[in-house]
Amino acid sequence: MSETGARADLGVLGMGTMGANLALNFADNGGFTVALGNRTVEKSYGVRDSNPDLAPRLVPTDSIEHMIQTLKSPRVVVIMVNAGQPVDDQIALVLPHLDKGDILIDAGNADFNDTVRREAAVRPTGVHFVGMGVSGGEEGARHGPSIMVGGDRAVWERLKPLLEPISAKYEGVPCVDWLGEGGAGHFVKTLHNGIEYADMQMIAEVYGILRDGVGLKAGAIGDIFADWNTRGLSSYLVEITGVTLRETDPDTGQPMVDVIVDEAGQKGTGRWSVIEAQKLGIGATTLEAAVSARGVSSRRRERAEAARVFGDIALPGAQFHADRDGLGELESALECAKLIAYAQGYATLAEASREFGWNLPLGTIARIWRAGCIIRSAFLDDIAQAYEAGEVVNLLQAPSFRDRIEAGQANLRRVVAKAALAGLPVPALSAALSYFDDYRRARGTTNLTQAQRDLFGAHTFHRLDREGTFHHRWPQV
Ligand SMILES: NC(=O)C1=CN([C@@H]2O[C@H](COP(=O)(O)OP(=O)(O)OC[C@H]3O[C@@H](n4cnc5c(N)ncnc54)[C@H](OP(=O)(O)O)[C@@H]3O)[C@@H](O)[C@H]2O)C=CC1
Ligand SMILES: O=C(CO)[C@H](O)[C@H](O)COP(=O)(O)O
Repeated sequence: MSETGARADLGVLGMGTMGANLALNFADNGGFTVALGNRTVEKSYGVRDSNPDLAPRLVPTDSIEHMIQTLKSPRVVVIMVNAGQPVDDQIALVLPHLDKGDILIDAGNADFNDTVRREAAVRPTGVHFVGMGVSGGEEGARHGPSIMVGGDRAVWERLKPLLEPISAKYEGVPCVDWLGEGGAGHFVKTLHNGIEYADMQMIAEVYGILRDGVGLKAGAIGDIFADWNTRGLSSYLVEITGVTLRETDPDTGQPMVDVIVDEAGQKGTGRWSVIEAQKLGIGATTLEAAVSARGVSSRRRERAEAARVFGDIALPGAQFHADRDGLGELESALECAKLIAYAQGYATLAEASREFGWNLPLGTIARIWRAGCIIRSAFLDDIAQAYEAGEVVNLLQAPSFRDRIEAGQANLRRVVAKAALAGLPVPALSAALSYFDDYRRARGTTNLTQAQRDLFGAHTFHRLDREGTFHHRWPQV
């Protein structure tokens, strides 16, 4: 119970970065009384004690039983702990104390297959299990995240009054919505992160070109990104690129990025995106390139050895020139590649929607990503409009996108070619270009693949000139 003796409106289980800030957001922007729970119990008291203004609406609890007793019925419990086993453990601890009609939400990142399994396991109890994606990092969780809700639609109607006040707002419209049954919310959040990976990787590749190809210092590159953030590339990720590159390490006086080890962490969402895209037969090649690049980055010692073995073997004299025009070329190339990455992410969402019968509202997804989340950008408004204007086969073919791709593709081509000649790695930018070239080719080359498969495995093929399935008696090899 709160200091005033009132029962709590909901409980948040997990007082890490996201859970603590989400709880404060519920208390602050929602005006809700929130029960706080955590494996390490002291953290719940710490959250209350370090927020005296909100303390009357924050109720630290010492155990699951204590949290349950504190909550109004029907109860709402939000789990916000690390993905995987910790979520299963929390569900196992809380579920026996909940009653029919209570709502149990997993608000962390989750593999949607786990969400589907958990929902099926919880359903017989009459408790409603909801998989819900939350994006926006620490700041977003505290002041307004983008929220992607799955589970039963009727449960969403009950959750709306809790979630709308705490969500980000874009021109006054809450960035939260119900996206589909079952694991739809977590699937969409996963793809949000997959796109985030691709976007970040492309930015890092352009940073690499400017650092290693052009020879600019971090601060100067930060200024370039800050400038780009005023135009078509305007987005949170480009903005923070400028901020991080201009930051100085107080200990050494060097640019902060220059003292950070070049090994990227990853918690799973990028990998899950790529696995699901592959299962659905969608070529999310820029997302794949981004996940792989993080993997390669983590093999730092091996890379150092390879650098010693191979040295600088770029073509002699090949340099990446980027004068004023060259910078414009890079800006345009990054914008074009980013459009392709988003198109791949959306193609994965569209296919999942068909496969799982979700009827995902693709325009709404773009709308709730316009504020609060990590990939928020002006450009998402264009995606929302493209979906609202009519049926979209693939974003690359939507009229507004087609024009932008046509305008940028030559620059992307030049940047990828120059980077390749200069020995600068651009896995995501080149993946974007190759995908585009593959996608726009009416007559591809897998006719040869089919012939080979038929030769060695009698896998059969279709013919251009007649209907049916055929096997050819190829010469013995
Ligand atoms: N950080 C971010 O920017 C974002 C994170 N997320 C997702 O939100 C979730 C939480 O992330 P975040 O707050 O950053 O993580 P933190 O590492 O800051 O906090 C982890 C929380 O999980 C609890 N926990 C970990 N393992 C267990 C366990 N085995 N049993 C019980 N509790 C456990 C911790 O408890 P204790 O204090 O006792 O260790 C702590 O409360 C994750 O799914 C993450 O992917 C989603 C969007 C953005
Ligand atoms: O969900 C998020 C942002 O949207 C989290 O910040 C997540 O941790 C990012 O993924 P990773 O840690 O794998 O880079």
